[in-house]
Amino acid sequence: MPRTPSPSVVVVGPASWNQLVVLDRLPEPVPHMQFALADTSTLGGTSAGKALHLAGLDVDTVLHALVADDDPGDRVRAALRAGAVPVREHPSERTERHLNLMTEAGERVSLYLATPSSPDSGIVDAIEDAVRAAELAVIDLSEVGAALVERRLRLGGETPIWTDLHDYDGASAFHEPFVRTAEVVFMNDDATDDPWALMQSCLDRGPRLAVCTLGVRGAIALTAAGERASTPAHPADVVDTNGAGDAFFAGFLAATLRGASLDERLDAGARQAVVALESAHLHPSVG
Ligand SMILES: Nc1ncnc2c1ncn2[C@@H]1O[C@H](COP(=O)(O)OP(=O)(O)OP(=O)(O)O)[C@@H](O)[C@H]1O
Ligand SMILES: O=C(O)C[C@@H](O)[C@H](O)C(=O)CO
Repeated sequence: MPRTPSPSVVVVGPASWNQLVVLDRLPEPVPHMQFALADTSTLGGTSAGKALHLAGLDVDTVLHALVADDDPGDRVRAALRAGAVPVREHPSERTERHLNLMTEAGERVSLYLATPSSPDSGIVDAIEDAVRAAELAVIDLSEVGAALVERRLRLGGETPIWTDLHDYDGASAFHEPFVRTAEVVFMNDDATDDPWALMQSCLDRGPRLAVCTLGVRGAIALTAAGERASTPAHPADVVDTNGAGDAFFAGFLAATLRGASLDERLDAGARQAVVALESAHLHPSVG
């Protein structure tokens, strides 16, 4: 039976090559040595994670990312190909690389070893055109994402924008244009004791829906009309927590495109998070 085409989604932001080192505890900031429990190299980057899960859910998705013509770039390309993610690459002098110090409980220190070169205006123009042509755009925190949301604030535009503020503290200047541009904002509760207040402070600046993931405690959502909803986490045999937030985002977005209710969308997010949690990679298709 022919599949109904899903709306076209553009995802803009980081795709990186990451080295993950698993430790029994995060290192104290004093000179010492520690033995690693495990280490591995794999595809990283929050936009790569979202695009992999959206593609896995049959959402018509194109990832726009800055990837260099270097060895990490080749690895990123190969991993995205394995995940069947359509990619529009934009040139960079370096491919993004992170060193992730992890514990088995999912704590993470992320050291940025390389970041992409600054996108020139031609790159921003090309991605802006793609955003305008899409039915929905996910713009992740990144230099190119910041250029896009600043243009959007100045020039306007119709395509609904979703963004992921990660461990937003409610005040960072870098996040501000993302909050003000987005229709839907995601975040986690790493930097707040009051996620409802954090979500409300975002909604006060424009979005119509805020979602906050709470790790093993599940996730909550608040609409601009004041509706509250929540979901527990689904049971998971956790292998690696990287990318759980991206998977949740993709599950929630795919359910939104199907016209699901808010409770169903939260449940779909929690269900999709398990796919990332039970994989050593952002998505099982990569490994
Ligand atoms: N240990 C766990 N067991 C079951 N589900 C979990 C666990 N950790 C996370 N989840 C699920 O994944 C979702 C997202 O997790 P979390 O809030 O940690 O995202 P995040 O901090 O954005 O993650 P990341 O940055 O690693 O992608 C949660 O809402 C929950 O549904
Ligand atoms: O912040 C990091 O270094 C980890 C990310 O690259 C990770 O792969 C990710 O963002 C997935 O959500």
